[in-house]
Amino acid sequence: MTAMTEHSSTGTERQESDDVVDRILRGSETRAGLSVFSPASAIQTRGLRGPAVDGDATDGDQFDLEDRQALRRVAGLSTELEDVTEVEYRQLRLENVVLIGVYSQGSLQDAENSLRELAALAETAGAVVLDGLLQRRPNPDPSTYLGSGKAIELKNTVMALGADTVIADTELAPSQRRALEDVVKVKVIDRTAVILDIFSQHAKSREGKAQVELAQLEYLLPRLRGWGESMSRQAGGQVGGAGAGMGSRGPGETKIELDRRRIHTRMAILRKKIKEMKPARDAKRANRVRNVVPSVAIAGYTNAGKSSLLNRLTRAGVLVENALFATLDATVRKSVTDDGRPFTYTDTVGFVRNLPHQLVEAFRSTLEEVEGSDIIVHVVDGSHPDPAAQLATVREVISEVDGREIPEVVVFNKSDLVDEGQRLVLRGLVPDAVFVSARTGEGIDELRAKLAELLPRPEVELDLLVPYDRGEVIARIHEIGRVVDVQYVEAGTRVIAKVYPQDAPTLQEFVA
Ligand SMILES: Nc1nc2c(ncn2[C@@H]2O[C@H](COP(=O)(O)OP(=O)(O)OP(=O)(O)O)[C@@H](O)[C@H]2O)c(=O)[nH]1
Ligand SMILES: [Mg+2]
Repeated sequence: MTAMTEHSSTGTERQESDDVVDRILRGSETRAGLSVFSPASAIQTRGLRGPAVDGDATDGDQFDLEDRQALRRVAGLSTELEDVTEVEYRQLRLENVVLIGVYSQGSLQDAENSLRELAALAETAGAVVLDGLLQRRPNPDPSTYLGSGKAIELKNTVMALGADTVIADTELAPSQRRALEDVVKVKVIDRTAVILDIFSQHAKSREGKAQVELAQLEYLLPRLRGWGESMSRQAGGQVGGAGAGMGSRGPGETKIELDRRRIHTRMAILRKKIKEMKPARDAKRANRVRNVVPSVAIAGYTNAGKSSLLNRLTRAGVLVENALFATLDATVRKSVTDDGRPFTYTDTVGFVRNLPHQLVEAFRSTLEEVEGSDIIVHVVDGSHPDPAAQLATVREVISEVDGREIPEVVVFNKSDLVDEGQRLVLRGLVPDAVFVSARTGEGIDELRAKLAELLPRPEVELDLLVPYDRGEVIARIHEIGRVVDVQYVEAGTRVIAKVYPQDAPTLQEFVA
């Protein structure tokens, strides 16, 4: 690349970075709550059905996952990118997208599943998926991700389909994204950008929003540095070594420096905020811990049906959407076993494979709920093409947040969609799993019974006399233990209750 083009592309990028930086730094208020999200059916993604053709592919072969003739085409849409500055990684306004991925020998099935998941993600972000293309290559091309010949083929596909965005099933290096964009002439983004976008649309709590904004800035930062570095390198080449200051101190560098500093400042503020929020969350949790109300965490892959199951179990109105990441903040519901023991259910954020590393922290903070729970209900979509991978991904993360010691109940959900053959396969995977359908209610009672079995039992029996003007004590007994008998006597309410040993001393003054 000549110095000229390097200069001009850097100039363009600088303007782009300007927009993005400004927008993000303007704060999350404008973004939050104004979600333009429309739940799209993640299952009915066009262009990704049908078997892929696995030929005796030599290196560099590219497959259409579906005959292109079957795709609906949008006529009259310009595919030419007017102005590259329109390209940004957030507020994607995705419309018609083509997905691309690279796989190496033997991992076609995996690449396909991953591309299917990317399609669901893209739909969650509001896009229509037109096609998915995979190229077989030992490694992605360092400069354009797909090989250069395939990149040109991609450009033709994009034009023929009237697509306006290409999404790569990976995290692209900033230079790769730029180079591929130069070839295909439409916006190119990566999987990380899509996930960040969805997270920013869905984060609801203050902490969730702060975590996501932090993640966005973290994603942005190396991309700024990339531009800055290419300029320094260039100047370094001309001037040599340490004297690179002159000539690299153009307005561009200054602007990037400025952006970088502003981002760092903002990130520091966000980190501080998040730190300050932690005590509040801990206090909330400590409250439950102190009361020893046992908790059941519902964890699992995104779209497995965790929220639906929680609704079934508690009839609580938790948001259920056929989209990935419908739940971004943990939701806690009270419940009670058939024999009267109170406990809580906690809904959690869905897992996704290859979670962008910037989001791991945001994600973990929601999983602290899992860490503090007594039982993990691990929900797996029984109708998913690769349940074993889902199981493995989730277990890996659970062990990372120190949830290894917590009893796990594996639940294969969506059993209404699972035939006998698949059931056998699933049984083989986890012999003692419970099959349920949040939709039809199948297996729900069995699951409830299993949880009741595993939940700790309050074993200290207390005979209490609570004066009538201490109604709050009665309420508390109901909350923390199991009431065996109630009698209304002259001096107050006579309660025989079973509580956890830790709670017994707090009721000492009422012992009859
Ligand atoms: N057929 C069928 N569909 C189900 C069942 N349970 C959930 N679904 C559907 O699966 C989709 C995802 O359900 P959610 O409950 O939002 O899934 P989730 O695991 O909470 O997803 P996230 O919060 O995004 O991680 C929705 O379209 C549900 O209607 C079931 O038992 N059978
Ligand atoms: Mg959910």
